[in-house]
Amino acid sequence: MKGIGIMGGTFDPIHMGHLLTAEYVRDAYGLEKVLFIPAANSPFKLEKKVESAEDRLAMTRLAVADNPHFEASDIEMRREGVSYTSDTIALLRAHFGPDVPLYFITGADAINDLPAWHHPRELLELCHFIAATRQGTALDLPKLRAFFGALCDAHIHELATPELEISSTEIRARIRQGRSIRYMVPESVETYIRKEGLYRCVME
Ligand SMILES: Nc1ncnc2c1ncn2[C@@H]1O[C@H](COP(=O)(O)OP(=O)(O)OP(=O)(O)O)[C@@H](O)[C@H]1O
Ligand SMILES: O=C(O)c1ccc[n+]([C@@H]2O[C@H](COP(=O)([O-])O)[C@@H](O)[C@H]2O)c1
Repeated sequence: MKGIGIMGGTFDPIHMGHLLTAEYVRDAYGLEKVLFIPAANSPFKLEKKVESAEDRLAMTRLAVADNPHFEASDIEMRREGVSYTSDTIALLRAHFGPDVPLYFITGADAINDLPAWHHPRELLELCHFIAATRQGTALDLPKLRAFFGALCDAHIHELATPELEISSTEIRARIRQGRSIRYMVPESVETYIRKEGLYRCVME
């Protein structure tokens, strides 16, 4: 049975690093599709000012529009409160049924913090995690094994992906500085950012 990839993020804005990683994982695991889910209120970024949920979702929709295997989902935007991944995965598990493998895609740096996520054991029982290795990061297997036991090796997988060393933080800074973001985000996303005047003033 083909699996479903889930790429969750603040996507402020979505960039080529997110898209390349998702496509690389989709191909490597033969996934049917990858859902891109912008977080309404990302648990570890609650204090951070971000662009509106509508703008981040609109940019995500534009970014995935030309890939038939990609889909933007507003599943977290339709919920109030903190966007816990365990709640999202429980909803997706109910939607897709018990037999479809779900793969949550994340950077390896983020996955090492998984024990601090909301209901981490229940979450890991419901889905697999693919840790896309980025420069200078590696899975902290002793920590993850100590916390999750056998579930760690069964449900956490590392995949070396090509590294695009760009971040949404850098993109926002470059826009403020009047510098180019060409090739860092899809053209349609850049057009949206310029038209809506996003990231021109300091928010962080
Ligand atoms: N260049 C990249 N290559 C691969 N994965 C990435 C890259 N940048 C972010 N990710 C991963 O994508 C997911 C969503 O990231 P997020 O939307 O927070 O982007 P970000 O660029 O890290 O943002 P910010 O700079 O605002 O913190 C996370 O799992 C993160 O580890
Ligand atoms: O559920 C949690 O406790 C949790 C804690 C930290 C991050 N996440 C999810 O991880 C994804 C990447 O988050 P971020 O903040 O790096 O954009 C996004 O989908 C978040 O909702 C989830």
